[in-house]
Amino acid sequence: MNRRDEATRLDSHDPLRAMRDAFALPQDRVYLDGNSLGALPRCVSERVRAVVDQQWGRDLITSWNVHGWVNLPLSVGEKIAPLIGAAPGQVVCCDSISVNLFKLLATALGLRPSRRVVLTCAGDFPTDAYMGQGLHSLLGAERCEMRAVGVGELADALDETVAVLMMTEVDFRSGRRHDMRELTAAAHACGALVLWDLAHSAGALPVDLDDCGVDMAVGCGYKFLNGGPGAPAFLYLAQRHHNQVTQPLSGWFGHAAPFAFDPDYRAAPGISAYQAGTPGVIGMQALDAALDLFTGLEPASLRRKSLALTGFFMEGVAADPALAAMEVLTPTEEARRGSQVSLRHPEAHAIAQCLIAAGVIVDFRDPDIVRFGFAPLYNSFTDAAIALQCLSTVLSAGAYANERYRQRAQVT
Ligand SMILES: Cc1ncc(COP(=O)(O)O)c(C=O)c1O
Ligand SMILES: Nc1ccccc1C(=O)C[C@H](N)C(=O)O
Repeated sequence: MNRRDEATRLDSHDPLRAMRDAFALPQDRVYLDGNSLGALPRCVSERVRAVVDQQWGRDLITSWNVHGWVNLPLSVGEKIAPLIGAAPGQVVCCDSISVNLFKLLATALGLRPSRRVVLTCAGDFPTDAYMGQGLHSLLGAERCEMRAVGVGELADALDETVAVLMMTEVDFRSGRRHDMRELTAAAHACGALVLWDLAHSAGALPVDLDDCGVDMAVGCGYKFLNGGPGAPAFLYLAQRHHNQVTQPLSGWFGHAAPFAFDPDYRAAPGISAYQAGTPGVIGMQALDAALDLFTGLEPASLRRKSLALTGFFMEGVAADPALAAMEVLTPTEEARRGSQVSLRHPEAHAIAQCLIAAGVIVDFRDPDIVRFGFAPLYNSFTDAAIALQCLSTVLSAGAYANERYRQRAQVT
């Protein structure tokens, strides 16, 4: 059976097949970039229209109460919680990953006052380390020291100076997945806390924060949760760490009584204290609607589909002699990979541009990686087969060598 036929067969047996119709995907493209920006769910367009026209337009400021706007950070947080294995009361939806990291890193240093090191994994998405560097400038080297080491050196680097280990579960470049349970236990064994970045996990694979004993986590709403460009992020803090230190972005939405307009800050109890200012209601409503698509779905079923898609794609790459020059960076071992496949080639940028021009939307990561993101809710095996075919044509024809594929856009 050829790969396209095999894909058709797999699609017909896919238990999540109907979910694709919930998205407004363009007919003439294959979209494999849901690991950067999730596709548009139809229910989000409807919700945003209703929020703008009816809630904002007609009910105006009464909507904060009447339509529950004021509670959105907590109610949307509770909708995200089951997707990341968090019991109620520990997740709030607000701000961006970057801002939330600042709050949590400061909390971690506050919870471990005799330690100052934030240990990170070299090569992780840079904003995580950048936020730590900002905290270091603010607090000084005696209270905050950033230390980045390679994956293989993490175990040795965990010592009694480490306040918190900050790790991304799925690496944005390679798609490699770390062992959350094992690394969390290793950090705890040396008395450190652990903070996981779930940007490439939430909505694509099951996460068991409570069960793994994780202390803190962050993630974004715009990738596999499909909340739209710049959707609000989320933040998890385990119950046992609540009400112990005041997070530094102590805005009025995290105040115990925001509408008392007290001159002094008094933190709200629990996770609510991790809010800062007024939530972006339209974006929050878009994410809230997008999350409804996960209702009733087993996270394990998403994982099965995601692994089947990435596995199918990787087998196709390995079987095609025209793709021999592309190095597969993503681990073949299922437990070790997330929901993307990354291929390395010296001409990766031009290859990605060529694929995009042909209607297969992928992205490029500097200097030499093409990423193929597979979103289990809407990508099909046929998408994977078309991408393989297109990639094969691009490589065998050398079409990417054309000058017009060399121009770099501002956002890649
Ligand atoms: C692992 C990871 N962390 C953080 C971010 C970005 O965070 P923010 O929401 O602050 O833009 C991304 C992607 O943009 C990411 O892949
Ligand atoms: N937030 C963005 C804004 C613009 C363009 C890309 C992003 C991404 O999210 C990139 C993604 N984090 C990545 O894994 O590369």
